[in-house]
Amino acid sequence: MTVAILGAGVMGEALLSGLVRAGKRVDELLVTERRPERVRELTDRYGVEAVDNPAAVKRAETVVIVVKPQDMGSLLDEVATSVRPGQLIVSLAAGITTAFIESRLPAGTAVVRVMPNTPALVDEGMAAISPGSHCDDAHLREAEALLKPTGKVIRVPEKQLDVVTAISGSGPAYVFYVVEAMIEAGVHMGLPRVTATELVVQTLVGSAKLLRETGEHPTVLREGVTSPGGTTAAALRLLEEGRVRADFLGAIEAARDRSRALSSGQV
Ligand SMILES: NC(=O)C1=CN([C@@H]2O[C@H](COP(=O)(O)OP(=O)(O)OC[C@H]3O[C@@H](n4cnc5c(N)ncnc54)[C@H](OP(=O)(O)O)[C@@H]3O)[C@@H](O)[C@H]2O)C=CC1
Ligand SMILES: O=C(O)[C@@H]1CCC=N1
Repeated sequence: MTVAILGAGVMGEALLSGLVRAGKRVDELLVTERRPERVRELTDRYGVEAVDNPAAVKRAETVVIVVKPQDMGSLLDEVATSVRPGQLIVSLAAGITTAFIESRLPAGTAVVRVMPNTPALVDEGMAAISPGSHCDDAHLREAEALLKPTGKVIRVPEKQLDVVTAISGSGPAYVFYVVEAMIEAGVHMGLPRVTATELVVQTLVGSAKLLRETGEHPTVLREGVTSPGGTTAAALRLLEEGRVRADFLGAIEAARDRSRALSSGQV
């Protein structure tokens, strides 16, 4: 069953590489890209065939669209006449609703909207999927099978997807931001950068495993680190005074609002 990935940038390549790692035959994959140098990179790296958008849609059973939300309208217009009954269209674009995609494609086209994230590159992705109005359970299972090799997949109502985008879609960037800040703090206080980086990355991996493997509430785990009158309490006090928790809420609301704005065509 041929899968076409339209727009293989950061997220499209994460999916492509995951499918290849999971043993998907390269002759059952197609990619499309705008720039010839990007096409060469992908064909050299994966041995995958690159074609134009209408050709990819004609030859594939499943079409995965991974262009930026701002490029979605023109791409759908370009491929609409190539879409045929029975095909599944999967969109990974932030903000773009299944209703918008359906309105640009032949009546009755099955569309699944996905919000993935970049840890898919190491098979630890988090993806949430929602059905369009012409999807049945088989379509959702097909989308799940496509994404499962690169991490976890959950089903959510589409009205939750803007918040999902703000939490897990953009989430890795918030985590990397905190990691950067902790490394810089270590360097500021005299640690070699390589030492600070090793300390922070292993602390992050260890804390994530602790959360996942114990299933404990994060508050309980944080209390376990916070000795009475100790170092952690001193640091957390400053974070609370700096309203960092409230800032996270505001930042994630801003991401949700941006996802909503993208759905109404704001560039
Ligand atoms: N990056 C992330 O962490 C996540 C991204 N997403 C979603 O994935 C989508 C892609 O994001 P991302 O990978 O970061 O962006 P990129 O810009 O890296 O990838 C998009 C790619 O599509 C290409 N492209 C644009 N228009 C066309 C076209 N008409 N035909 C073929 N290729 C085209 C772009 O080419 P060019 O460079 O020339 O513009 C680019 O290489 C977005 O909709 C985003 O919302 C979702 C979750 C997480
Ligand atoms: O920043 C963005 O718009 C995309 C969607 C989620 C993560 N990256």
